[in-house]
Amino acid sequence: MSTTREEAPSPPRPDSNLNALHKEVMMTYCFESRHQSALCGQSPEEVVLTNQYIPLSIAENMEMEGDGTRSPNTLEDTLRTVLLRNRDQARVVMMLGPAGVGKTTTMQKMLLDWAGREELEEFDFIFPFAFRDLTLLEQEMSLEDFILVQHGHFTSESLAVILQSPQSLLFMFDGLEQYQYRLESTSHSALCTKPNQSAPVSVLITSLVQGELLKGASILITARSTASLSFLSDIECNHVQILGFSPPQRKAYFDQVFTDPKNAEQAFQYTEQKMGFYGLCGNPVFCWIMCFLLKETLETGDDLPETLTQVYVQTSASIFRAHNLEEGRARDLVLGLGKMATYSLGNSQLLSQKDLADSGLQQFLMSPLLSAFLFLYGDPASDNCMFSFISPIVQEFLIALLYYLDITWSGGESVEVLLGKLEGSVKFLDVFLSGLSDAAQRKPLEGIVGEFSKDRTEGLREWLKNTTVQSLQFLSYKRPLSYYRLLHQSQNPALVKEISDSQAAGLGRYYSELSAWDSAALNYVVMCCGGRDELHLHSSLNITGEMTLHLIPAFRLSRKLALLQCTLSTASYVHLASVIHKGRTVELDLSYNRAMGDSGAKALFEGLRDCSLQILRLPVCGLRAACCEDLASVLALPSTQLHVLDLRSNELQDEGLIQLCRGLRSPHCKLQELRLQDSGLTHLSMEVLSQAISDDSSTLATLVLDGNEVSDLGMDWLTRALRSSKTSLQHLSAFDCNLTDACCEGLAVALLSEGCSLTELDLSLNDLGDSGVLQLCEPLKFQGCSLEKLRLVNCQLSEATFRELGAVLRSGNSRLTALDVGLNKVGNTGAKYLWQALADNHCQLEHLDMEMINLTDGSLEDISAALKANTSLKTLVLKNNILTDASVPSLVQLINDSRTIQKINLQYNDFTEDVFEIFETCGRVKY
Ligand SMILES: Nc1ncnc2c1ncn2[C@@H]1O[C@H](COP(=O)(O)OP(=O)(O)OP(=O)(O)O)[C@@H](O)[C@H]1O
Repeated sequence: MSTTREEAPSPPRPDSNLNALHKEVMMTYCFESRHQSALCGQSPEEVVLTNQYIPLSIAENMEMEGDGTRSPNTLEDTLRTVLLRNRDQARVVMMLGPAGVGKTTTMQKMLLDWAGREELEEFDFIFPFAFRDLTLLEQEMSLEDFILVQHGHFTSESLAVILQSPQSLLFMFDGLEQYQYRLESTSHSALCTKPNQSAPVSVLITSLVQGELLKGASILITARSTASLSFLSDIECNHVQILGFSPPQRKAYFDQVFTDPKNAEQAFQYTEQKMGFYGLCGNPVFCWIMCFLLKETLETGDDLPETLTQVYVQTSASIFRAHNLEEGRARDLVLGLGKMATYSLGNSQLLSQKDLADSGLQQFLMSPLLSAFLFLYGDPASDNCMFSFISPIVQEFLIALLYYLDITWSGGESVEVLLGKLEGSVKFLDVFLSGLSDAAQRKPLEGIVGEFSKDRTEGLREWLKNTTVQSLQFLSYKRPLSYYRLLHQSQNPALVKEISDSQAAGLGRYYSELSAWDSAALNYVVMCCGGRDELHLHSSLNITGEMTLHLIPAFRLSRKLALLQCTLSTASYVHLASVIHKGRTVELDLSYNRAMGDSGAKALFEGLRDCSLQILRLPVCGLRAACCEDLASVLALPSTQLHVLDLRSNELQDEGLIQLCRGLRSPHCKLQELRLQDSGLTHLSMEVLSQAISDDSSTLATLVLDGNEVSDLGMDWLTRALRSSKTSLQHLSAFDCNLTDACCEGLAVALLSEGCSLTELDLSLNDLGDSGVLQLCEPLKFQGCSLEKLRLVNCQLSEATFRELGAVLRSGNSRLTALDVGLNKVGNTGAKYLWQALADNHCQLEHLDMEMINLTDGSLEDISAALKANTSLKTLVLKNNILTDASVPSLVQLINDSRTIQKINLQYNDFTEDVFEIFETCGRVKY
């Protein structure tokens, strides 16, 4: 027996001359031969051959390499990596990206680099195909014949040898959407396995992709979208999404197109600022159009385009001018192109001679003007010549022109019907329709193709006005923005004014994700109305620097700016600071901008150094101690106007508050209200705080410390401040601050001291108990005690305290007008004391809250006596008790009879639906 394994015979090597010949032929291969036009740029072949190719960017969702490093993210590197990875397996790569983003150009570059022996040397043969050409191959054929039809420089014999080494082959297929047959994920039995086996071309391609035919060959396909990729569902396939030019790449492009670097810079900056928000600047063709247009306008000194419509109007007007077509013929051409564009939307991207004739364009077949708008494939004189629009956006522009030039077209349907019909297949049609409704914008074209229908331009304006007003009326928050884009496009300030006059309220509020385009449009609308007093943007999660930049003029005109629950970039805070700096904004509310953090805050505080801001709300903004020093120095500035500062729910901790107190202690500080709920504070910072509020110069009237570990130790410091005649504190809230009865004696003394001007005190959710609150009741019975509102919700109180509180209210000395004692389970017997007090004419209570104190129907008699006699109570809260239907008729009668009660809350008692009718007879009951 032989010990050596029998080796499989290696496939014969193709003749190296053949390889060289193929490369030579490929040096002249071109995916698309076309004329250069202002609307489509240089051909891919020309770009590559003249070394004008600029690397493109891709989406960064490429998988990680085995060692955890990220794949390179330029398109060319990525393609090389995925094509050469794991050479034992079939590699199918989809290159995806919108029209004009550079797919064909990239293929062309790869092919020429390979043929010039620079790249992809691992492949002996690359076979390029354009799907468009394959559409003509209707008959069945073998793979060998399929290649020979397109690449006639091989013989059958030489090709047979080449196909024996699939791993050294790369097939390129460009433009899937131009293939008229669908590629299906066919069952394996229906696929081809041998290069000489005949099948429809679509089956040959699917067999290659599925690895049934020429297993091991590599395949690269380009497509505009993933819409028709179901044939790839069973196989492993790399998707590479092209984004186009990044900002530095487009800068390089502008530098390349303009000979004068100054003009290049000016044109680049102008394009970024005026057109950046349309989302088109990454597209090489759009960059080309802008370069073409700006070159012309910079030379002639004409007006630069402000809108997308102007870009396409001016570019096409320039094309028409260059060809000097008389008006009637120019109009016929545009009408024909518009009709064919509409037909192509609903049918095929690839159009035939018949489609051209049906649209009345036959007369223009030989005109170079036709190829400014259409790609022509093949000999125009032959029946096989095919056409496609140079881009979907040009197609939509032509449809918009048709709408205004032919009112009989498509049954004379309204703009609403037209847009509804084409929804989903157009992106910019409404934009162009709006832009073209403006006489100034359409003027350059009107001079060439004749007048636009007045009925239609006026109809568009009327439609735009009505739909915008409606969207504002019905508070559909997202839609107004889409109409603002159209208003911006129509550049008609009078129209915006009309809308704002009828819908003033809605114009200042926006609840949705904003885009850069929305920001520019919003700014336009606000500026047309001369600004808004209040501007509210809610829930926009990605406000970039660019977006804030667009909004600066509108922001600067607003006295109140509220950007709630948004996420702003650091650059946005810098821009916001510039808005506030020396501006007229008096209130800025950035609540729930969780990502702000100290860095965002520091950038913002720069703007506070010289401004009119009086109210600053920064709750839940991810702030920490690090930003407090800057804030303190702002508070200490002689120019500061700030009197309300809301820093709730930021982890400032004692360290942060101690820093802040440096500002509070400044004689310049004018703060009247400081909100510090849930800030991670303890008693350790209370001494410094207490000193700050006892200062001569302190203006602080409201201090909210809810949810901090103030504890009795901390409260002792605060009561010292309250005793000081210098403090101006009127409202202290210490809800849930871990207080016990131990702090009550000090508080009681403070409440009686001469300097104390406290009118509101909230000690809810602290374990004060009867022993604590009974001590507090003492000062309340004296006339000198200024307290008017007291909240003692959930303080573990019992009947004894209620009895004492009743005595306080009846004493005739108490100034209490509001008392909250809910969630202390005293039942009817405890509540009785307060009902009795209410019946007493010394009691001045206007608000009483006894939520969840276990009140039952048994207290009805007491309630009745109290409400009949009382003449001061305005609001009564009895929700979450155990009252039943039995009490309802009497309660409702009492409220109906009362002259003072404005609202009684009876929610969440034990009522059935049977009594809802009775409740409804009284508008003052909440149930
Ligand atoms: N990398 C590049 N560098 C310079 N110019 C480019 C580049 N890519 C594309 N262009 C320009 O943009 C034009 C359109 O590119 P291309 O035809 O490759 O786009 P595409 O993605 O194949 O579009 P479609 O889906 O319409 O076929 C080219 O003709 C060329 O002028």
